[in-house]
Amino acid sequence: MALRLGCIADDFTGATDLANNLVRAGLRVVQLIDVPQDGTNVPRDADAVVIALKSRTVPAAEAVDASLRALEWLRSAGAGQIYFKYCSTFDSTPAGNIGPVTEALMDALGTDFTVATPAFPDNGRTVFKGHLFVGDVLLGDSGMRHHPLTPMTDSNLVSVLGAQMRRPVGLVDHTVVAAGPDAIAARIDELRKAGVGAAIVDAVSNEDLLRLGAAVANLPLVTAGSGLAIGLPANWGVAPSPDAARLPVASGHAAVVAGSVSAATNGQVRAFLATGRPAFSVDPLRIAAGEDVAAEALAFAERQLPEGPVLVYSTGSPDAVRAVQAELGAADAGALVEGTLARVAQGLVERGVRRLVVAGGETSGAVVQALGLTGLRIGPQIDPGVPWCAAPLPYGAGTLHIALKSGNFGGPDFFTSAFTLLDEVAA
Ligand SMILES: Nc1ncnc2c1ncn2[C@@H]1O[C@H](COP(=O)(O)OP(=O)(O)OP(=O)(O)O)[C@@H](O)[C@H]1O
Ligand SMILES: O=C(O)[C@@H](O)C(=O)CO
Repeated sequence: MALRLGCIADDFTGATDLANNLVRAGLRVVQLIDVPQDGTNVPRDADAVVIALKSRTVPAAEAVDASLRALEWLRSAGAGQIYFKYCSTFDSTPAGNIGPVTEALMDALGTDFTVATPAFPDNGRTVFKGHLFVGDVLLGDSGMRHHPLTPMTDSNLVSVLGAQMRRPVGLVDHTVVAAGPDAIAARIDELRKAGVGAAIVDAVSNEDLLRLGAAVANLPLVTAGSGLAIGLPANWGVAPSPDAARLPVASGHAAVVAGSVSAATNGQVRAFLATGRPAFSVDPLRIAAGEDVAAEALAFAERQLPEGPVLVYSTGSPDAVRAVQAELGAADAGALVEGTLARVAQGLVERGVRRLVVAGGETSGAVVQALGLTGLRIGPQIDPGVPWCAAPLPYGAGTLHIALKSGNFGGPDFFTSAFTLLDEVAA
């Protein structure tokens, strides 16, 4: 089969989230870290390639440039349709990067229309009348209003995306989506004729996403969270398959590195601490004061690793994070913590960790780059949106099993249940 789908994800956890949904829907997926060097060949049997970028919070011009390079590579690999994946909580600022990247991809593809929906009902993200809900509350009332890099305070996605795009933004609302693919296609035609460039699409259930998937079969570009992925494979006659998620058996020490400060990660850290397992807290102010916090964390972990999973975390409450940001600035605090946690992850792998959970999209980007991983094989799902993956380590250091957990994904006991699942699938 030719390469059906070429995907550009704006962060690393989002990329594995998308790849996970595509794999579960039956596609054979290759996930690449960053735009590959010239000469990298896509395996002949891949149906989809997901390129993971770290472009969500960089300046818009850099995000556009990286996305266009990814697009060029995917098109030269023969991709039929392009999928731009962003966060299910639409993480962005008025300066971007969802709007500018969408428009740059539209221009490069020569298309005048695309859809936008972050809906991911399996994880409680639904869009109704253009408004995004996170669980039972509107986006602007959710924990996302405290996000350290992309605080989201407006739940109306038509206005959020409208502020980021030159082209007008419209809406395909739930009454149209409920009426099925033909009605959605007719509404798209209507919006297109009215000069609308992108439409937010309501979706409150997986059935809505399946209907939308059928309606966008002929669009050169779709933009979405990972949810829409479940609606596309049927366009190529592909059905869900349980076979796609096998990984080699895992071995080696287990660890968790958490740099997410999201509400779910805060709960997962608390649950891990409550088990009495070993955990090391990384204090950004001590890093800023020049203390070698990474070395301390590694010395602590080295002693504890033989006993089971060790957690190294910078996770803190919104108040604690605000205090750090007031002192260091949000971007500098983020970069300092990401750099330290990336060094910690490297050191953990050098000390025999081969099963690693990383929490946080930016954090995952920093860790995966520091470890020199170039591609991930997608394995079994731990919780919606988070699969175990396997990656060859550079210099023949064996296979690393790694799970990249989006900040707000996963159940409260994720930091222990992830390892239990790996044991179960090996048994
Ligand atoms: N204690 C802290 N104080 C200030 N900033 C922090 C602290 N801990 C982590 N950070 C920074 O906050 C940012 C968290 O972003 P990250 O993407 O890793 O997590 P997230 O936003 O919860 O996850 P996702 O993007 O998957 O939803 C990172 O840049 C991280 O370095
Ligand atoms: O869509 C999501 O919520 C996640 O895949 C993600 O991108 C968080 O970083």
